[in-house]
Amino acid sequence: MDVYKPMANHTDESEAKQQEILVEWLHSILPNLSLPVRASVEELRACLIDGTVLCRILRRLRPGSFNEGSDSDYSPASRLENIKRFLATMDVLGVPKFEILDLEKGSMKTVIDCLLKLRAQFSLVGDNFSVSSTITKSSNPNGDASARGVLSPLSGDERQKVMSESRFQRALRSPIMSAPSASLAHQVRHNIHEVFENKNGSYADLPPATITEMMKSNSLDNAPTQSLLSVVNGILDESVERKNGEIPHRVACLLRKVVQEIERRISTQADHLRTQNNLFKARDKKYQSRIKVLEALASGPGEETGIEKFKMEERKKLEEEYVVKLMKEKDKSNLEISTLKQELEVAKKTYELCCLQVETESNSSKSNLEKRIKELECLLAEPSNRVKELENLLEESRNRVNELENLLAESRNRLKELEAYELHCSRVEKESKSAKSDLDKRIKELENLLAASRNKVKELELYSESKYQKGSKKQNSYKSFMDFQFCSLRELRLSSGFIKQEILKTQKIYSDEFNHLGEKLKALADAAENYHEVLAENRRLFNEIQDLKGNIRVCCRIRPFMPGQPAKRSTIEYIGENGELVIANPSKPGKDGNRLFKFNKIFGPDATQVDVFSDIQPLIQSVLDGYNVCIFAYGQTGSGKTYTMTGPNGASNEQMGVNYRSLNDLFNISQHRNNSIKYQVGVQMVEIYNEQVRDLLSSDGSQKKYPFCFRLIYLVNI
Ligand SMILES: Nc1ncnc2c1ncn2[C@@H]1O[C@H](COP(=O)(O)OP(=O)(O)OP(=O)(O)O)[C@@H](O)[C@H]1O
Repeated sequence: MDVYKPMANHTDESEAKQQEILVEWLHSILPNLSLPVRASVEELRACLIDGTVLCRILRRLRPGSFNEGSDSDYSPASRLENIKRFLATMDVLGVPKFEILDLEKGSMKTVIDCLLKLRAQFSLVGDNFSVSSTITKSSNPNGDASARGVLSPLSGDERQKVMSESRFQRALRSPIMSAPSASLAHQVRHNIHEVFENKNGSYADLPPATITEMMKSNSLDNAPTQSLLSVVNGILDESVERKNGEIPHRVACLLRKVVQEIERRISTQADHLRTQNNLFKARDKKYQSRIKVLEALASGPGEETGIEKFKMEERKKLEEEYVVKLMKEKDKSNLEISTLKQELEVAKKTYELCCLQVETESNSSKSNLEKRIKELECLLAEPSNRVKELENLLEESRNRVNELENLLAESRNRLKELEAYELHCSRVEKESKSAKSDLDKRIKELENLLAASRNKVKELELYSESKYQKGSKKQNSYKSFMDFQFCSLRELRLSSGFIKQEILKTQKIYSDEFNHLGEKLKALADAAENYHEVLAENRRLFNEIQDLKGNIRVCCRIRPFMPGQPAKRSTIEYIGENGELVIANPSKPGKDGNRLFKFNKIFGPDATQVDVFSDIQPLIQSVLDGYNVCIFAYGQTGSGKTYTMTGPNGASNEQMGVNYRSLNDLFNISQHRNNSIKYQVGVQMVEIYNEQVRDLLSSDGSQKKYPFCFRLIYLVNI
């Protein structure tokens, strides 16, 4: 859907109004134009861009022009051609034109202005257009025939007017635009237009039928005088342009008829002017008689007022002015008549001159033609021998031509060979030059190498001399060294003989000593055989000693007072060396108050962990000899059982208890005996509670009874 928009970037309403006027005008002159009534700028651009609408405008304004091409031809070349043609016409008309780029993508203002100017030069009257009074003069002075002096009988304003009109009509190529009546004008325009629009061809090329028809018809009667003059000018222009000046007979007849028509018109116009002049004279007489009457009335005895007098005077003045005006018009018309007569005379003279020229030229051309015809007849009358000779000559010349062609081909081949040879020579020269330059370079390189090798030879000679000197020196030193070596070799031979003797001696000594050692080893082997027996005897004796000490031993360890406990409250009265311990009971007086206890060993409050374990340690060796040993502590709470067996929390090596020390001894002795006996160490943890021994490591929780050990040591803690 098209929406009407004012011109882009133009808020001025007058520009939009101009656009509207232009579109309206385009619709009025081109009824089938496919452009919205309120078209936008882009729509207007799209309508005009192909140039066909512009050509249609010109065709409408000046029918018959732009016959070439068609509206359906939208190729870019024809578009450009159409626009260029339109712009050229604008140039001729003196209408300010626009740039092609403005129409394609620029501002449409210049395009609209141009078309509105064109519109201003034309006003639409029915089916025809008339030139407005504001027509500008053509900017193409070359297109004016009168400017070249062919038709220049007029002078002054009249001539200027005629010239401008003639230019404009030439530009439009439609000199009958100002034809008065509709149908007649159409007919006249059609006939004359065909003649006048034939600029692309020539007047001389008009078909005779058309010219005779025009001469017979009354088309010339209805054509404007100016158009007829333009025809004459065009024909004369063309004859001048053609230079040879040949005017066909039919065109000359047409020209004559045109001139006759002009003469007729001029005579009728002169008659008309005469009648007008008579009319003016009659009117003048009439007015003068009236004036006389009025004057008589004015000089009469009647009582008239001053106002009437004034009116009469005014009327008189007006009538006088009118008379002066009429007189001027009369003079003007007389002038016109005289100028027209002059024009006619000039036209007659030019026509006579043309006719004379045509006659002379036709006579000369006729004589030329006759001469040529005679020559041709003479030529035709020559015998056929000459033809044969000519044929023979032709054959010979052909043969010669063939020979020459062959020679030419051979020479070309030779030339090619020579060119190839030249090329080869140039190549060889180039190669020889390059080879020569290479050889020069190589010679220079070899010379350099030779100089370098000579230097090297000198250096080598010097080096060999120094080497020779060094070698002689070394030879001398080697000789002295060899002498020294021979001397030392002799000494070595002597010493080796001595050493051999010494070796023989020592061999004898060694053999003697080996024999002695063998005897000793035999004695040691015998002793080793008895070692195990001795060892077993030692173990037996050791265990017997332990047995003698007692299989069950009860030791007592007395805990020292804890920090903060008063030492006066101790019940220990006496500690004997043989395990005797006297405890005092303060609640019982007398002898009953002291009680004696006997143990295998008593460890006092000052006894250390080492002291306690020193008495137990031999039993550990018995374990490794195959005896069962049991060590446990017994005593009341807080008496020091855990301290004795394990040691205090975070105990140092000094504070470690019996368990740790026993295990240390077990592993140490087993490792010591590792060469002879392999030991396996196992651990059990049991609890004796309510006279029942329970396995604390048992997973099934069952209570097992274990055999009691042979040896039992009670560590009684008190
Ligand atoms: N010979 C000692 N020298 C120094 N302190 C000791 C000695 N004997 C025991 N003690 C200290 O006496 C306290 C009680 O000792 P321990 O716990 O060994 O007694 P216990 O007999 O094991 O007691 P319970 O039957 O209640 O387990 C501990 O603080 C311990 O360090």
